[in-house]
Amino acid sequence: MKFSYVNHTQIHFGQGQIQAIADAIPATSKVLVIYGGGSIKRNGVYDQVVETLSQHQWTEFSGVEPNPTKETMDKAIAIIKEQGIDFILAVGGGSVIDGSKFAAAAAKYDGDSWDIMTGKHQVTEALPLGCVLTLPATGSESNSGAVVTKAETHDKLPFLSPAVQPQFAVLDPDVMKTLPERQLVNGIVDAWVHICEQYLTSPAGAMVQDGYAEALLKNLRVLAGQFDQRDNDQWRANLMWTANQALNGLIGAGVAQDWATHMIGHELTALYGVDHARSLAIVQPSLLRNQMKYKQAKLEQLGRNVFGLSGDDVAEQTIVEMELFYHSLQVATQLTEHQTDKASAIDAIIAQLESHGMLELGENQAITLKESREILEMAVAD
Ligand SMILES: NC(=O)c1ccc[n+]([C@@H]2O[C@H](COP(=O)([O-])OP(=O)(O)OC[C@H]3O[C@@H](n4cnc5c(N)ncnc54)[C@H](O)[C@@H]3O)[C@@H](O)[C@H]2O)c1
Repeated sequence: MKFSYVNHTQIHFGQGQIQAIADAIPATSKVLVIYGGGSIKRNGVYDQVVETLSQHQWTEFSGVEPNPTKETMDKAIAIIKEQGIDFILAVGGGSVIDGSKFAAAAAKYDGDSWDIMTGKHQVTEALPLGCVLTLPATGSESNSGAVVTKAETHDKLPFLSPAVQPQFAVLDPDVMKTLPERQLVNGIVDAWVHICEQYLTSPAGAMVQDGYAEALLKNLRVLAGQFDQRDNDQWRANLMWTANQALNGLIGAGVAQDWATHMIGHELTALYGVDHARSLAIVQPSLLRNQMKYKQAKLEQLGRNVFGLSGDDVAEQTIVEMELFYHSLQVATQLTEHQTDKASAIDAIIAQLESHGMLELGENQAITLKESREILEMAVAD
C-alpha cells in the first residue's frame, strides 16, 4: 500500500454553523454566492447566508439545475470574469457544488469551459471555493471531483483537480429539514455506492480503509432501517457525516477503485433523466454479477461484516441483500422507466460510452463495451 493523503477542506459541522462563513471567507473578497432553484429561500438558509455575509461584498447567481450544465454555468463564469469575483460560495447539493467547482476552474481559463471536461484543459488553478451543503449525498463538499453535463449533446462527464477542493464546508444538519424524502433516499444510496466503488475491488488487506468503509456501510443500513426517524436531529447528523466521509478520499487512499457503476450510471442520467443515485442502483447489482470473478472476495467480506451473512454463496447473497436494501427504500434496480424499448436504450447507452472513451472501465479495466452491454442486458427491463 502506498499513498499520499490530505484533505484540506475545513469542516464546520453542526447546527448554527452557517455563521462560520463570516470568518472563513476573507473579508476583502468579492464573493459570488451560487445556488439552485430556490429551496434555500424557502428553508431560511439563504437568509442565514445573507446575514452572515453582511460585512462582505457579494453578489449572487441562481438557477443551477440538478446535474449542472455547462450552458448554465457559462453564465456564472461570465459574471465572475466581468465583475472580478475572487471567491465562490456554493450553497446547495452536489449539483450546485459541482457546478461551482467547474465555474471556479473555468474562471482561470480563457478557452471554452467544456475543455475542462474533455481533458483538453488540465485544471491546475481555480478561484477559491467554500460551500454550505444542503443535501448530504455526494461528498462533493470536501473532495476534488465534479460532474458536469453538456445539455446540447447529453454528455455527462467528471473531472478531478485538487485546485477545486473546497476550502471549507458547512454541514448543518438543520438544512435537511426541507429535503423531500426522495432526496434523503438518494443520499443514502449515493453514499452507499460511493463506499462500494472504493471497497468492492481487489483485497488489499487495508484494515483501516476496509474497517472504516464497513462502519460507514453499517451506518447507512441502520439509517435506512430507521427511516421513520428522519425528523430526528441525530438521524440527520449521522447521515450528513456518513455521506461526507464516504467520499472524502480517506477510504480510497492506497486501494484500487472501481467507478464503473458511476460511468455507466452517468449515461442513464444524461439520456433518460434518471436521478444520479437511482442510476447507480440500477447498474450496480448487474455489474457486480458480471464482474464476480474480480469481486467475489470483497463481496464475501462485505456480506460477512456488514450483512452478517455466512454459509455458501455469500457473494451472490450479498448482492441480493444489496438489492433488498435498495428495494426497502423504494429504489428500483432495473431501468424500467424513461426508455421506450430495451434494445434501443442499450444501443444508445453503449454509443454514449463509446463516444466518451469509456472503453475499459473498472479497477481491472475489464469492463469493455462488451461487458457494459452484458451489464445493461441484465439491468434494463424488457
Ligand atoms: N463531486 C462528486 O464527488 C460527486 C459525487 C457523486 C455525484 N455527484 C453529482 O452530484 C449531482 C447530484 O447531487 P445531489 O445528489 O446532491 O443532488 P442535487 O444537488 O442535484 O439536488 C437534488 C434536488 O434537491 C434539491 N435540494 C437540495 N437541497 C435541498 C434542501 N435542503 N431542501 C429542499 N430541496 C433541496 C435541489 O434543488 C434539487 O432539486 C449529480 O450531478 C452527480 O453526478 C458528484
